[in-house]
Amino acid sequence: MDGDDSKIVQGAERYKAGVLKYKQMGYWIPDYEPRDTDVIAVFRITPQDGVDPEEAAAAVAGESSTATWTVVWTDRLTATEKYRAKAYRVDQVPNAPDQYFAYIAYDLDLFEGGSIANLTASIIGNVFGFKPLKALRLEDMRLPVAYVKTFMGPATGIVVERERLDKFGRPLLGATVKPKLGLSGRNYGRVVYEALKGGLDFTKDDENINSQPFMHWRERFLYCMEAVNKAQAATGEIKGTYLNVTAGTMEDMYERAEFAKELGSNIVMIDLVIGYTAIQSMANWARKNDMILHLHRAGHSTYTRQKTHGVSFRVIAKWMRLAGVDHIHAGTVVGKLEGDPATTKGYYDICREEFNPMRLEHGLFFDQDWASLNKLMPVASGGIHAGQMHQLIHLLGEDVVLQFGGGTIGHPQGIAAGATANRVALEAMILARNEGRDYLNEGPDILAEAAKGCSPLRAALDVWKDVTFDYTSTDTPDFVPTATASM
Ligand SMILES: O=C(COP(=O)(O)O)[C@H](O)[C@H](O)COP(=O)(O)O
Ligand SMILES: [Mg+2]
Repeated sequence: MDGDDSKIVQGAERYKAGVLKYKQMGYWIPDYEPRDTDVIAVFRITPQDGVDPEEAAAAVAGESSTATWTVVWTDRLTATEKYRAKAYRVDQVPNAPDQYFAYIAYDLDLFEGGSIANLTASIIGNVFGFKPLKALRLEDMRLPVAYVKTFMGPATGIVVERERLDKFGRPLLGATVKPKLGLSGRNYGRVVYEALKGGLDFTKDDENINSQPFMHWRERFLYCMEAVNKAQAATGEIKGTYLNVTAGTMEDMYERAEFAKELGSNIVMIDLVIGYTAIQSMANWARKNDMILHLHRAGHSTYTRQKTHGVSFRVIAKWMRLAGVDHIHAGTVVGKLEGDPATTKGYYDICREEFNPMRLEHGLFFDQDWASLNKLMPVASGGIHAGQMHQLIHLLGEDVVLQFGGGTIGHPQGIAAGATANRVALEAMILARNEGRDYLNEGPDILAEAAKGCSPLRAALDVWKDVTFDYTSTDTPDFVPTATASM
């Protein structure tokens, strides 16, 4: 590499055969002011020892937009200055001397409208394997309104979902059928019926239930919908069960979704592992067929959990709001899976606000205008039980599905009793909240009081009273975390 690396090399010098630094190629523009229409990404970069952080940021800008490792003369045939991504700011990460936040702006014309696949092929493409970096993490993105408007967003959204289900003023309640694998269709349907009749609004297939030898998908759909219909008749309430249509091909997924519709289901489910294009196709299908679309984030922790490398879940949540799912698993804080309170609050805000103001303490690096895209219902699931109801409502708010799998099906008096315990706990807590009580601090008393008239709740509180999952979070914000933030 040659010459003064702080200057962009222009003209004939630039196109001499050889290698220039990325800064010299023009990928570091410290005085650049991002335009309203630019896509902006903030990456956490850990440069290799001896690599200048600004050069590392420029390299990320280069590799995630137009560059290759050497200058190519064909650049002269393009509007290079427009198409080059521009690294414009590098900040040291607080308390992590080897890490930097690099801000990079991308011209809108670099991306095909309405395609998460195209966006991600640049932003999380080759660049993650780039040798001058020890590690790289996509922390957040600012998606300009002009780009947001190229996506349809959630087909149903929180408001219409509540109207269709006729449920207002409280979180929705669900349960994942357990055991995850092995039940026959008939026994599976029994679990669904018991849970819905006992008081839940939804049941759901687990992420890995598709069409296995012990239960083919049509069996599952038939028995589940029989259970939904019977539970609706028994309770007079609208019920649903997320029929997981995840399959090996789009054709199979469409076939399964069509059958779910034919049977009268109001919701279908997909797993994140089907990929962004498949998710967008299913979102289009859901929109055309008046179907709520539930997304299980299976697989995300392989790349979202570690702070130094991968993609933050807040970015996945943003992409999924664009892609158009109606539900997304977003964490529980108190349950069995990773979920720092402040970071989780950031995810919930991405799902539910019309405009996210920058909130560094919740991991939100930018203002984000959602340009009237529908709101996405967050789903809290994974190791939660009735005894945590006050904390769940305090932490997660009202527009959320609370899903108790083990916390319904593992109830000592049976599945329906497990469901009743959750419903009574929820209604007691919402009543206390609406009466203006300090339900967070009085929570255990409110639950104990409600349990006096409800033996299933009493049994749930007794059996699970000592169950907590207190571990140190891996993915935490870098700026003044507010540990007990409420939503
Ligand atoms: O099966 C469960 C929960 O079962 P249970 O209620 O018995 O613990 C879900 O797959 C997890 O919620 C996924 O995690 P996340 O929601 O964090 O993506
Ligand atoms: Mg599961």
